[in-house]
Amino acid sequence: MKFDAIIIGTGQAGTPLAASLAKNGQKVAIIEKGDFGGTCVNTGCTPTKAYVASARRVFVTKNSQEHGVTIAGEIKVNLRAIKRRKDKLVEKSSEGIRKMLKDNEQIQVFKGEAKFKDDHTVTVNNETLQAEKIFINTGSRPNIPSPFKNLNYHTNETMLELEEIPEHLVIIGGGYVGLEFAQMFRRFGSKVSILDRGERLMKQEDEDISEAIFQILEDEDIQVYLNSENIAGAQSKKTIEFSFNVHGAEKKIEGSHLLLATGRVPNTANIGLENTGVHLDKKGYIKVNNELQTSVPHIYALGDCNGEGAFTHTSYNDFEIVDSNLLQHKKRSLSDRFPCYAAFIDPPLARVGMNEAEIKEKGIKAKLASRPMTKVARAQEMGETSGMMKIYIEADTDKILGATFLGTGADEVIHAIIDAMYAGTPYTTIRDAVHIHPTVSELIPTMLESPEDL
Ligand SMILES: Cc1cc2nc3c(=O)[nH]c(=O)nc-3n(C[C@H](O)[C@H](O)[C@H](O)COP(=O)(O)OP(=O)(O)OC[C@H]3O[C@@H](n4cnc5c(N)ncnc54)[C@H](O)[C@@H]3O)c2cc1C
Ligand SMILES: NC(=O)c1ccc[n+]([C@@H]2O[C@H](COP(=O)([O-])OP(=O)(O)OC[C@H]3O[C@@H](n4cnc5c(N)ncnc54)[C@H](O)[C@@H]3O)[C@@H](O)[C@H]2O)c1
Repeated sequence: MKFDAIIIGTGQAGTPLAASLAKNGQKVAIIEKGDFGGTCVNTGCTPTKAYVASARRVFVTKNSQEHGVTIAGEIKVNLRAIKRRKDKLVEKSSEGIRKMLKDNEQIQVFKGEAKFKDDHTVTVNNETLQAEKIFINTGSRPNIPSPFKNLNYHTNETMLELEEIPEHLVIIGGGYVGLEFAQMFRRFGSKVSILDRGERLMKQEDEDISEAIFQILEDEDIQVYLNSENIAGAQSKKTIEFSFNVHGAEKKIEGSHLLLATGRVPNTANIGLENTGVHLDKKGYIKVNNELQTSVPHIYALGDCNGEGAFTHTSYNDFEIVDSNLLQHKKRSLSDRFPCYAAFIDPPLARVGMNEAEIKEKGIKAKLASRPMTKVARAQEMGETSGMMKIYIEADTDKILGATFLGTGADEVIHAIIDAMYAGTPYTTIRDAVHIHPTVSELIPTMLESPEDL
């Protein structure tokens, strides 16, 4: 069967690309082996943020006395009901994508596992498909380190299927997945322990940010074991006994459930790339240029599988780059993108551009404008003063190099900085802007009044 384009995967790039190619009159084949919508919709952003919202309700309900609100009686958490709410949201999104693809006459949907036969040919089930252009959007999956392979472990996927709250959830990995699940399940009522081999949580952040996150978790009685080495688990019927070393001291803890949150690996190993000229890097990510072309120019790789981003917005931006270059004759490039993300702990962490270590490594002369959340009126009024805001400025140009916000509203407030960076405007533009009182954002102009040498 011949098509103008074959898309493998209905993730955050493949789906909008199929719609756009079809709108431009192309005949498209899209192949999906799992649930429509991929990770974000089914086992990533949508379900976890639904759980984060439920967990926040529990937290607020249990911690409102200082605000003058007392709730009488027992506060019950019903994980089945929380899951039901999440399942509805997931189903609506996934079904919406399935229907949109199926209803489009230009698009033919194949349900099955795609494999490359050569640079122009892909097989799925017993069909052979050919196209001028092929787009890989196969995503990534949880990394399962070998010491844990024989234990009854959970990943983000199976954690979201639980119907009973774990008694003691042990999480290996203190990154995005580990921290979001740790806080939500602690709030649901589990005892939670995090074991990470690193020296600090979220180690891609500034040290003071990692320390503040540690404190936020400790304040909610989440036990964090950093520098955990030689972690081993002994499985019994109902529990797992973990032994590990921290700075030479032997530790033992017993957990009822284990969540592996130890990073992700790209889905590139079993898709027949050995039959093509597509090159992978050492970690198995597909190598791409600034327009997302692989080493075979008519084969593109978008989303988590190219290692250029690991977020829904980066995958969607990959779609935008390919779409604008192929269909709209606008030149967009991967190199135009500023890295940005949030971790949806409470309060959230949000980041754009460079941090202190990256600035120092590049030898850039910089200034830092910062403010603890304890000095933000709105945070005081809300009674949520954990965290800080930091903005880095290039001393010679006044351009904003990056920012990290940890605090109430950070996931929204950061967009003032993201937009200023895309506008390429000096920091003085936001310094001289009038922001609304009382908001967290109003402190951005204030803190930019007095940046200090880094
Ligand atoms: C727990 C968790 C929470 C997250 N939360 C956030 C968040 O809050 N914000 C954020 O920005 N990002 C978040 N992410 C990351 C985000 O989910 C991913 O970066 C995003 O889904 C990008 O996915 P993608 O487009 O690369 O592919 P995916 O969405 O993973 O889709 C790939 C699709 O390809 C299919 N596929 C794979 N191989 C084949 C094959 N051979 N044949 C046919 N089909 C195939 C798969 O079944 C899948 O449907 C989270 C991730 C996790 C795990
Ligand atoms: N809010 C968001 O945007 C969001 C939320 C969840 C996931 N994600 C995406 O999913 C990806 C994966 O997240 P993640 O948290 O799994 O990975 P991560 O890379 O953020 O963190 C993994 C952690 O596990 C630790 N680790 C790895 N192997 C270990 C071992 N054998 N023993 C002990 N510790 C070990 C590492 O030191 C690290 O701290 C992220 O890169 C992110 O792109 C995003």
